[in-house]
Amino acid sequence: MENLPKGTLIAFIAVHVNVVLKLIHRPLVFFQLDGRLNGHADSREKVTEFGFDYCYWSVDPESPKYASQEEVFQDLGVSVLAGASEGYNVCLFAYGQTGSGKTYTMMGTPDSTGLTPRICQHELCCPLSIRSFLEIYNERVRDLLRCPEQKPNTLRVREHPEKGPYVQGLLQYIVSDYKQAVKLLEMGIGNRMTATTHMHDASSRSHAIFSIQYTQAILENNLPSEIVSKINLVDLAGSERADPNFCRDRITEGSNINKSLVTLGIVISGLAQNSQMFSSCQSINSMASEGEGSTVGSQSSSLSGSTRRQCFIPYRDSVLTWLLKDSLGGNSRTIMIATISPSCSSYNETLSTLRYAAHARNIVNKPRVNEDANVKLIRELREEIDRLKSMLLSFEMRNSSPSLSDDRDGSFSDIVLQNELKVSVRNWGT
Ligand SMILES: Nc1ncnc2c1ncn2[C@@H]1O[C@H](COP(=O)(O)OP(=O)(O)OP(=O)(O)O)[C@@H](O)[C@H]1O
Repeated sequence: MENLPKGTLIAFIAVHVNVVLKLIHRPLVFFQLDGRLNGHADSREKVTEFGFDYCYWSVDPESPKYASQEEVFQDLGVSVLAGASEGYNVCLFAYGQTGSGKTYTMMGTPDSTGLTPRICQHELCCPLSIRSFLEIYNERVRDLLRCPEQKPNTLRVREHPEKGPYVQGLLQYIVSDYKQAVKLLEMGIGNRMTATTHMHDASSRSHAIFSIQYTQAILENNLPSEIVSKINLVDLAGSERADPNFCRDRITEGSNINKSLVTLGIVISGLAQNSQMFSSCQSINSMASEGEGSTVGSQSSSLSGSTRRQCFIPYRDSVLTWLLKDSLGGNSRTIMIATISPSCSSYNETLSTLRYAAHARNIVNKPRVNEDANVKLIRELREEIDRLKSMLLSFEMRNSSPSLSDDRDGSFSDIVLQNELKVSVRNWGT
């Protein structure tokens, strides 16, 4: 890799964590492992390959391979908006070393806007969209849309049994146009904690989460319904080794940032391990089910035993992972953008970011459309009625003699009638 001066940076790599958004193409990043890493005295070179969903190079605007903010938006931002319009929760987060371009990618500069303002500009035609903007600084949650003097300035994280973790008392603004959205974004960015580190003059010392919640009114099976989806846009703080020359504040910040990023790493590794275990069990199970009956039984039972030994995911060990619980391994389509520097001096950090991202790529999330519970039940009951009706019909056709099928037909008809009754009761209730 070229030896570029610090600060001239930046290449960034997008990694789709979620299998649902899986590969369109698979660009590779080649990384040279030299003697420093392996501890070899000689300079024999090894090359390690990392495969990601997208790979962008934005070091030199004159270069033919230069990736602009618009290109990144077209690939990633558009899929975020598409997911939200279908009713999924979507999370996009930037991870990487201090000064490697996380804030540039997520927020951008006045001349070159990043993903978050572009997403706000192109957002869904939806009458009701709600914004909130928070930061996690020293393991405490602060509302970035509240005046810094306004109390309380530290908020509590709580967990709802169905909706999951949330921040109590976080301000939520209803926004109707792009101007209002950008005003909120600018206010939040202005309130965010930054400080000078040896890598970067205005380093973000906190993790920032900008959320957009959409509520779409739809008509399903002639019933009015609502789909709620949430977009979380996360700009993580950069990792920074504790430098004894820093003042105590910087050291405390650094250790809290590292604590949450280490927990994020543990969570990602655990989820990746569980996802791999699950997919290998599934493939062995499907192979087994194609084989002989007796072998199937024994293999399946031993495999279901191994799925039970999934590792515990310590989401609550840091505020960051607790709040991102759904985005990591839960009900969300998640995209991770790993930002790296092409500078030789960032060699170790770059390798560790690439490894981190490669782990994250193995996670399998379980996104689902957030539809209205009543409408969902009615849809399921109607599907059940249709299924039972077709079974009834096929029984009638197969059994010409009514005496043979009377009993079973009777029970099917009863279930069909019961379900139709439930649907009408639900219809009256909505
Ligand atoms: N692709 C790029 N093109 C031009 N300038 C860039 C690019 N990426 C980053 N920069 C500039 O490099 C500097 C550092 O980038 P940025 O603030 O995004 O880093 P960061 O990873 O968010 O750092 P930290 O974790 O310390 O907050 C900024 O001045 C930013 O505008």
